[in-house]
Amino acid sequence: MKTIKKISTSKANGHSTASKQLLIPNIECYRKPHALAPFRRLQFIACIFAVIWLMVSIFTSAKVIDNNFQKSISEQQQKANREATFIAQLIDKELHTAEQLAITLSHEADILTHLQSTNKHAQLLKDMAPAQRQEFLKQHPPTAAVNNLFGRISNDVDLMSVFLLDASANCIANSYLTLSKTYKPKGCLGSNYVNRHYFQQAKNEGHGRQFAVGKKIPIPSLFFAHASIKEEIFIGTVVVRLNANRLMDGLKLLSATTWVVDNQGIIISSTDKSSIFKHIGEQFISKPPPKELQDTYALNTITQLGIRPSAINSHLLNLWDINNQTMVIARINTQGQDFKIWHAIDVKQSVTLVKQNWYLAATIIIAGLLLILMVERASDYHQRSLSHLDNLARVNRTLEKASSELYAIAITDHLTQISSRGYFLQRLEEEVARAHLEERPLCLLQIDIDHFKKINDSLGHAAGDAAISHMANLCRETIRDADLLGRMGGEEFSISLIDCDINKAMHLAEQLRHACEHSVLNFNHHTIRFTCSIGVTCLNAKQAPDELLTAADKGLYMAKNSGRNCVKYNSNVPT
Ligand SMILES: Nc1nc2c(ncn2[C@@H]2O[C@H](COP(=O)(O)OP(=O)(O)OP(=O)(O)O)[C@@H](O)[C@H]2O)c(=O)[nH]1
Repeated sequence: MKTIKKISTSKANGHSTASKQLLIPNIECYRKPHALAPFRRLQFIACIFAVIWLMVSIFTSAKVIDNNFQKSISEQQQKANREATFIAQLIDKELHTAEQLAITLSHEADILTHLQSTNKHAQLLKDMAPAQRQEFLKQHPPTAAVNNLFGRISNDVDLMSVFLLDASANCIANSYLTLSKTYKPKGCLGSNYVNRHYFQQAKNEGHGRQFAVGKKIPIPSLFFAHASIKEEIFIGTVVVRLNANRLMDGLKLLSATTWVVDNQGIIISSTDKSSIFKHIGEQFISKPPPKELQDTYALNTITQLGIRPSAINSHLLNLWDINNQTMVIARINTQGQDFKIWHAIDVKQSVTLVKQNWYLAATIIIAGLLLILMVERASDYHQRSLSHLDNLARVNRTLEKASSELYAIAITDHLTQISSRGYFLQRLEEEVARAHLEERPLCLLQIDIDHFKKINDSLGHAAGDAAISHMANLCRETIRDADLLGRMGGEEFSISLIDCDINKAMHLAEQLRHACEHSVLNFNHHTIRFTCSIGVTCLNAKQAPDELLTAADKGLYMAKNSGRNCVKYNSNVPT
């Protein structure tokens, strides 16, 4: 008696053993990345680029903007120096003209005569009151001639006045009396100017020069005195007076302010009339003492012009804030060194340009940062896409594997590892079609274990299962590789024999029945023996698979009815 061991490998079912454990695709890769994903390499590189870009662009911008600003300021400073020099030359020319006039007049014969004749009455004039003196001088014959001369000169040269002082500093002639100008003050005739600085200077040094506000006519003025000398004796002085305000006539330059400042730091003339008599600033020169203020400028107090070093000053730049304007200042001395020209140019345009340049730089810097961000995002997206595609391909492979495993499970009978009923029927359909097409023979065996219920009832369901598996193995060992074996349900099996005629089929069925009858199954110390009944049929022309199955079933029915443990052929002739 042949003992068959229980084997688990399948044969003739046309597929591999299905794994009990399916591969589950890793779905982690589909999940969105965590919001606080760790700093990745690309972001790190982008950050480094951003920091480098920030540092380089800010440093370069600062350097370029500062260089441009310094260049622009230094150009403005040079311009201010040029203009200040030009203004100083013009003013020097004016002063020189006035000075020259005083020198020329001091040698004039009429003037010398008038001085000599008046000096003879020095004691008389000294004892007179100013009004008496004025009356006396008006009557004095040479006075009229000199007055006329002074009047003509004042008109022609556009001076404020010319007057003559005798050796005792009495005014003995002046241009006011004959002036044809609308402005006609009484003049100084008869007044004494002995304590005037310009007079004392002319008496001692031959010529004198002073800025003062006229006592009788309170206009800021420049006085130029020159001594008249006769036989080496000082006999008097000619004084030419210039209106300081007129110095700036026609000198107003665009975006610039000019101040003429005396040695005391007081502005005596300016293109900005409101700044006249202001002090230029104690950071440059100390204020004159109160007495000097009163004597020279007829003032008790004095205000500062208010020049402050600018907040945007640097060691290279010399910028000043004046009346809320940022300016460069040029300072040039006049030839006599007693006046200084301060010329300030507004550099608002350069300052505004710095701001505009910084706006431009900020725009470029931000655009650069955005570009870095865009490149980083684009690269990140590209990398993520690649990794996503990679993951998809991996998951796809896993799914394919899982799917083929599922398919294997679906087509395999779990207990016997042979084809399931569904798969058998599907394959049978294909084989029937092929057999019809190629006109080849095909037979079908329907096998059923006899009295199977008894095994279940006597030894239990597990023994029944073992018997079913045993029967499957017997079938598997009996058929060829090309044949098809399937479990049709319970203890019933089907075998499709390809390219097989009735004789061979009957022979094979008998072989199988015989093997079953003589085989022994050992189960839990029990010896199980059983037989089987087999129905055989062969495919007729144009017969459908279900008709073939019915015919085989009928053969099996015939075998059961014939007492079991036998093979019955159903000729399968259509009824
Ligand atoms: N152990 C087990 N029993 C099964 C399985 N499928 C069906 N059965 C049982 O198989 C028995 C089939 O009995 P029956 O159809 O009466 O046939 P039989 O007892 O073999 O009698 P005959 O076919 O007439 O010789 C039933 O009791 C079912 O419960 C299975 O997979 N395992």
